[in-house]
Order: sequence, then C-alpha cells, then structure tokens
Amino acid sequence: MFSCRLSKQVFQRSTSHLRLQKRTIATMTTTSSSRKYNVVNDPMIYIGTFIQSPRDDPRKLDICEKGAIGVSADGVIEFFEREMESYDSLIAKYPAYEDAPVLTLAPKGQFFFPGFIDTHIHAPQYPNAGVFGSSTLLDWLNKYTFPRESSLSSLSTARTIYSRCVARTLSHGTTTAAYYATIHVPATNLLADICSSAGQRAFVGRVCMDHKEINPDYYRDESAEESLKNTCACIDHIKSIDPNYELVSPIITPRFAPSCTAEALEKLGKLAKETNLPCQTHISENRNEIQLVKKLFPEHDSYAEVYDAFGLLNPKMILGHAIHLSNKEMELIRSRDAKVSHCPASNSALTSGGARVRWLLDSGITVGLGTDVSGGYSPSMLEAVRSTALVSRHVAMTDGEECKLSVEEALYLGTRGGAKVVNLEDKIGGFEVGMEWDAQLIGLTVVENAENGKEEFEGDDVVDKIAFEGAKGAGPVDFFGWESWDDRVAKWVYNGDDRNTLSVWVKGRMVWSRM
Ligand SMILES: Nc1nc2[nH]cnc2c(=O)[nH]1
Ligand SMILES: [Zn+2]
Repeated sequence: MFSCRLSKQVFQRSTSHLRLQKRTIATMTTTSSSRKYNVVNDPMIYIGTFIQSPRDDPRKLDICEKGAIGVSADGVIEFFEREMESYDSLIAKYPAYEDAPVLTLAPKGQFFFPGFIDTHIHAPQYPNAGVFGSSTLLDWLNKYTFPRESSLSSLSTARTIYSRCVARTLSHGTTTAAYYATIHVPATNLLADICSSAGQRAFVGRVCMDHKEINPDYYRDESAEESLKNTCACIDHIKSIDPNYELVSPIITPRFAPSCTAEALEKLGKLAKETNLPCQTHISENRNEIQLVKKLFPEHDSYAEVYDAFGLLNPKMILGHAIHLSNKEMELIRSRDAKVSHCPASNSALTSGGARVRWLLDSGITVGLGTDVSGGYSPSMLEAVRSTALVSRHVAMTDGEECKLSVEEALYLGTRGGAKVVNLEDKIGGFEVGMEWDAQLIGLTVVENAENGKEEFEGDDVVDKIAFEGAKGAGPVDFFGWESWDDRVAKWVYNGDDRNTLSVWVKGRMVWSRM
C-alpha cells in the first residue's frame, strides 16, 4: 500500500522535471489486500533515447535516439517506434494511446535503460554491506554473517532490514533480484510481501542449512525434514500472494554444499524436479571451501558433481561465483545448462579470486551478475557492472588481453545475461514488443554553456528546456555536450551512482523516483 501512495507522489513531483503531455500520469490501484499482487496502471507513452544491449550481441549497444514506447495497462510493451516523427503521427498509428500520459526525456543528458537484474544477493546481510575487514569466506561467515542472519528471528528486525534493502536496491535500478533470505519462515515470507508491495520483481529463497557440524547451533535447520518442510511453507506463502509468480517467485536455496547434509540435498533436488521451481546456491568460491566439500563429500569427484548427484544441476539452477572450476566441472555445468552468477565485488572483497568470465562465456555458459551483498560491499548493480569490467582486467593481466570485458559486455551481463540466468529472457532485460516495461531513467548532470549544450535547448520548446533544467544536478556524471552516446554510457558506468537513477519502473509500475 505504501508504495502506491509513494508512486502517486513521485508522479506528481516528476512533472517539474520531465515533459508530461495530456494529463498527469497514471495512478496505481491494487486489490484491497496489499499482499496480493495485481497492479493495473494506465497505459503510458515514453519518448526519448532508449539504450539497451541487443538480445544476441553483447559487444554492442543498441542506441535509439528518437524512440517512442507504448506500455499497456498491464506493463507490457505494445509498440516500439524507433524513428518517431511526431506525437500526432504516433497517435494516428496507435489511437488506443490517445489519452495516455506521455513522458518525454531531455534529448542529451537522459536515457532509458533496462532495469538491472541482480542474480545473487543476500537481503538479510544488507546492514553488513562494507563490513568484512580482512576476512575470507569461511571465517567471514562465522564472524559477520551467521550472527547477522540469525537476528532475523525477530520479525521487526527483519522488517527494518528487508524494507531498507528493497528500497535501496530499487533506487539503484535493480528491477529484479534473486534473494537469499534466512532460515526463518516468517521473515522469509515477509521479504516476499515487501517485494510484492514495493513492486520489485524477486526470487525469494529460504536458506537451507541443516549440517550440524558445519552450521552454528544457534543458526541452522534442525534436520533435513525441517529444511524441506520450511522451504515448502515459504513456497505456499508466495503462492498465496502471487499465484502465478508474476512478480515474486520462490527459489529453492540450499545455501552451499557444505551447509547441507546429503539427505537435505536429495530432498531439495527432488522438490526442484517436482515443482520445476528455480534453485540457487554457491559453488567454487574459495579454495578452503572446495577442500571442505572434498572432505564432506569424498564419494563425489568435484563440487559440481555433488550438486549434479542430487539433481540440482539443472537449467533453473543459479550458481553463485564459480571461480575455481575445473574444465570438467565447466563441461558438466554447460551440459546441464545451469547458470552462473558472477559476483566481482564480493570476489574482490573476500579475496576469493577472479572468475574467468570470458572463459565461461566462450564455453557457452550463461552468465549474469550479482552484488552478493554483503560479501559484496555494495547493493548497486552499476557497481557490479563496473567491477565486472575491472576484475576482467585483472584476469587479463595474467590470462591475456582477450579476457577483458568491455562496458557493453558488462552491461549485457547485468541485463540480458541476468534475464537468461533467471530464465526470463523473453520478458525482461531489454525493450522489445511483448516484453515487460522494467526500466530505469538515467540522467547525467548537464554542464551549462557546454559545447552544443545551449543551442540544443534554445528556441520555442519551453518544455524540453524544463527537461534540460531538470537534468542538471542529477548526479556525479558531468555531461559537457561533446560526448557520443557510447561515451555517455561509459561515463555512467565508471562514474555514476544511484543519483543518476532518476526513476525506476517494474512491469509498467513506477516503483522509485527521485524527482
Ligand atoms: N558470498 C557468500 N558465500 C557463501 N557461501 C555460503 N554462504 C555464503 C554467503 O552468504 N555469501
Ligand atoms: Zn552469496
């Protein structure tokens, strides 16, 4: 409910910064219970520059400068005109949109970009973001992570943490997140409720960890049966608030092989098969962790084979990290079409290693990006994109120039790649007719008297002038007027932050705006 009121406010305030024709923008309605996901918006027209990764070409950006997109009441892109001539000709072609509000961007400093897809984030660890000292994975789990997660046995603590986490990730342009929650059923269900009412597309997983020797007594499932039973309780809850998983879906979440008994892994693998639900876990993040897996599962030849033995290596599995895989493991993962979430900020912070993303991609493995808060220090997917480019350069220093990932490729991984990882590539990750409007409006700070800048906005078009003024002071990226679109995007990736994320939409609904 709160998010609907918020949305009305932000729409009203947005009129002073962006050009709105016809009438002020849609109001949001939900069914009487805020816990049921059923949002209907008015249709909308968006006009301006649209930048995205082409569906099948990670090395390029698709830049459409004079575009117009029409979004239906249920959030689906109904038209995408790439060379808009005039508003009148647009409406002549799409008369159903005659009464639709129009949002027109400033022509140079602003663009629409697909929402980011965070394929690996631990919501309960959000308060710890940035707090990891000099630890590495296994000591970090015991010192910082398990104590924090166990505090979510309190529902009021969970409410505070999860509300902040969802609001913050939305403000950074994360329109979809694959969340690890905790072992607690009520808190996990609350996370699903919060995503649903805030309007964030989410996969919400109750974390399974039943191994008595590995997990602390104060924070673990009592048994494999309990792991299964409590997972099912969360699935049932999510089904009750979003029966078709339109926005929020359960995700089966064995934390990582060492935290689970073989019995629990077997039960969860069977559950995955029966329900066809997505799954997520960690793999091959840290060398000591790999040794631990060898010790705990001596009958299996490798970490990947442990998951495979229990039916967990499947096309709906998201494997976090995948840093130290052998060739044989990589082949196995590829043959099962399991997906990889690359978490470069976390891998740097916990000194886990530099994942060989080029190698994974060239091998035919689907890769997306994850913040992995709070192994990762930032909830920002823009930071994940940036650190993907940087970590690839470190890998290139030892493995060769071809390992470098470009800005275009890193952005592809944060959008289209992520969409493939969560098996939603026909719905999200780009702007195409039939896909859903999960988008962010990016604004760069326009420097006055910049080359070309002034003329652009002189003349009769007062409203675009307003948009120009509105773009000023929009964040840390200064736009001087000489930059090509590729330059602007590179400046955003390397210098931008959430101040550049002016508004965010999920499934057509505005879920965040700073204007
Ligand atoms: N980065 C990371 N790795 C893990 N392996 C098992 N649990 C975790 C976790 O919470 N974060
Ligand atoms: Zn993780």
